[in-house]
Parts: sequence; C-alpha cells; structure tokens
Amino acid sequence: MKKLIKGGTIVTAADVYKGDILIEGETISAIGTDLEDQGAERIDAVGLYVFPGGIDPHTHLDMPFGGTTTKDDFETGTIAAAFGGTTTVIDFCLTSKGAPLREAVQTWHEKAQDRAVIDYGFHLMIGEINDEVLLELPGIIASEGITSLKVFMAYKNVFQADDSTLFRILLTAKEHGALVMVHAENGDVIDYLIAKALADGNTDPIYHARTRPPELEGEATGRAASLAALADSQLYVVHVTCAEAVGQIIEARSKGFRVFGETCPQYLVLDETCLEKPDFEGAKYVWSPPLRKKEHQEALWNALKSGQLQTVGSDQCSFDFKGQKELGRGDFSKIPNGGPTIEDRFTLLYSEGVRKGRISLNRFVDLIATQSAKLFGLFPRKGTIVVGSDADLVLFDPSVERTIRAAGHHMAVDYNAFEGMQVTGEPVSVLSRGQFVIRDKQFVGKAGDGQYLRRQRFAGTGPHAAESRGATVNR
Ligand SMILES: NC(=O)NCCC(=O)O
Ligand SMILES: [Zn+2]
Ligand SMILES: [Zn+2]
Repeated sequence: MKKLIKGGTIVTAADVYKGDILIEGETISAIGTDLEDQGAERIDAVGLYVFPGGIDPHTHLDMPFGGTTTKDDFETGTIAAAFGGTTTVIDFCLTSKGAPLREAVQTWHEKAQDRAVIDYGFHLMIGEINDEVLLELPGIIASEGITSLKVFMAYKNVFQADDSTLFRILLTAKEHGALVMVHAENGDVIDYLIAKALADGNTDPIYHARTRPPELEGEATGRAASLAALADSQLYVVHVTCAEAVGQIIEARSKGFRVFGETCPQYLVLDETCLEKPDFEGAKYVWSPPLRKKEHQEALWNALKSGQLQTVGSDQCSFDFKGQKELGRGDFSKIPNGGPTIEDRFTLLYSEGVRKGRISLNRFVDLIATQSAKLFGLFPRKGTIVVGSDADLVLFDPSVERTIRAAGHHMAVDYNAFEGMQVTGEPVSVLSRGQFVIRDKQFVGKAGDGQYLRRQRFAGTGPHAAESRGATVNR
C-alpha cells in the first residue's frame, strides 16, 4: 500500500523545506507540496522533521572480543538502532589469520540474515596479506559488494597488522575500488606502555587512557595518511578522538590526498574523567582509542563543522558492566573495549550539534547519513530523500526534552554510557524501505526484514570509477 507523509519539514544535506513524500512499495515515488492522497495511507508529519534514515558506518554486532562476545547481536542491535533513527548499519566482519576470507563473510551473513530489522552491509577486516588473500579479495569486493577493508594498527597480537600489510592493502584497494579503513593507534608502543603500567601496579581503568596517549593516535593517523598518499589510494580513519589526529587529517587533505575521518558521539560528549569513576565504574568508559581530555572536543566539533571529518559512527560494541567489563578488575588491559552507543548516536548529534549551534541542520544530515552513503557506495539509494531512493525515513520530533537512561533504552546491556544526559529531540517513527520499523515510538518491525546491501565501489578513482554513478564525496 502507498503511504503519504504529509506536511513535515524535509531535511537533506542540501535543503530544508516543507513538503509531502509519497511512498510506493520500497521507494519514494513523489515529493511535492499538497500531494493528493491517491488512496495512500496518510501519515501526519506536521511539526516534525523528516530526515533520511541514519547510516551508521561503524558497528560491531555479535562480535567476539577479549574472550567474550558483544551483548547486542544483529537483532537487538538493529532494533536499538532503529529506535534511535538509524536505518542502515555497516558492520565489521572479522577475519582470522590463515582462514579463507569467504568463511568469515559467510559467518557474518549467518549472524545477520535472520536477525537484522534494518538493512546492513559489511566491511572486511584484513589482518594479513598473502597469496590467498590477494587471490580472494577481488572476487569478494565484486560479488559481495564489500567495498571497504579494515586494517587495525593496534591491538598487538590480536588484530594488529603491520605497515607493509596496510600499504599493500592500500594498493589493492586502489586497484579494485575499495576504501581502506584504519584503527589508527601505535599498537607497538601501546603494548610496551601497558606492560610497564601493569608492572608498576597501575591496574585501574584510568590507565587504559594513560597508556594510549593522543600522540600515539596522531602518529598512527599521520603514518596511515602518508602510506595512502604514497599508494595514491583512499583512506578512512575510524573513531578519531583528538586534536593530534584531526591535525594529521587536515594536513593530508590540504595536500589533496583522499583521506577521510569519522568520530563518535562518546568522544564529542564524554571525557577522560569518566575513567576515574569509583568502584570500577570507569570500566564502562573503556574505548580504544580512549576518551580524551575535554579540550579535544573543540577540535572534533570544528572538524565536523568544516567538513574535515565527514561522518559520525557509533562504534557500537556493547558489553555488560556485570560479568563482562568486570573481566578487567585488577588488570585494565583485560576490560573488553567498547560501549553501547548505536541508539543515541542520532539524537546526541542533533541535540549537542544542531541545538547547541555547533552544526547546521544540513550538516547534521550530511554527517549522520549522506556522507556515509557516498563514501561507502550506497548513494543515492540511501542517505538522502529523492524520488527513487529507498524510503528510509525518520520522523523526528525536535521539541521533546528527555533524559537518556539505561532503564528506557533498547540495547541489551546493563548500562548506558550517556546515563542522565539531557537531550532535545526524538525519533517518533522510522521507516525502512517503506515499512514502519518504529511507529509512534513502538517497535513494529520484524527480525530478518533487514536486507544485505551489496555496495558500489569507491567513487571517483581507479578503473572502476564509472561504476559509482554520480556519487561525489566531500573532499
Ligand atoms: N573501539 C572500541 O573500543 N571497541 C571496538 C573495537 C574497535 O573499534 O577498535
Ligand atoms: Zn577501533
Ligand atoms: Zn570499532
């Protein structure tokens, strides 16, 4: 049945205007003022913003880490995402050294396919490079539409790859039209600092931050950018936290290199003092890279505003405080890294960004959806509101004042990292490909309704540029 969204304020990365949206099947068939019902179900959006569904380019659902597995899987995680205004997630498919890449991709399909309530894609982690990997990769990029590859420069002896692997992946990515993503921290030096801290008896959560200083994120970011430039390839730095890393990205971009950056809500609103909370509560705030001193937040907001950082991902990676974060009592290095953020990403960016005058409404949409669609090969199917695009829409009430609480959230964890924060705005209804997933703040979707997304190759470079129809990114 057709649906007519009537009288809302439509917001894209370029425009803000009052209008109606007609949905036929899974896509938008008309946009205009005073559109006729034509037998469509009428949905009143007066007083609401109508945003494109959020795209979360950075999630870890059902992911093993540090001897345990994230609490949120593709069902609970995507339900929480939908409540929060996100209609697409791109999750990291982990691989194991020595095992075929296709096995890992198959495992990730099995985790997601009967559970996701919204659409999803995968990035592929590359931990080593050898003949098998080089043989398999082009086929996976082409047939699976996995057009982004992830390299960890930290987590020594677990995920960390060496510089030669990163460089060769950058070359391969250029050849086959993929975007290389890096977790940029100097894992070797961090490994030494952790061992030293523990040997000195410094075991509390705050030492997680002290052993991963911003200089080591800046250094790794600059190194990755230099290697990308040398390879004439494209680089996306995930979860940027500090002025040092932002500076490296700005410098690389000023020289014309294709270097992009993402930050996350936790780095914009929380700071290092959270790790000092008593009774081991600081463990709730252990992310890598760590939360920084408050002064770094200004550099992040400025870079989001000016376009030097392109996206805000959640880095959703949730572990219970009880039983999971507690694995690191007496040894901070054993605290599973990550936190629950998928549900609050959208509203936090609106509330802290738009409402506090740090970014415009258009920039909000660009950061929460459009740039991710462009960088990760989903535009214009997703990330905007145009005739022919998927009807992934968020009806958002900008006037609601509320307090974030674990008691009311939909993630499967026993705490919320933003507990007690006052925010303005709330998604009221969320549609994914024309179907309500959230209607009047109630979940009405179905596990398994989310579809796997084969994504286009990276836009604008290499022999595959012509395949990426019209997708320009903010350079
Ligand atoms: N960020 C974090 O602490 N956990 C998730 C894994 C990663 O992205 O490094
Ligand atoms: Zn990371
Ligand atoms: Zn991550």
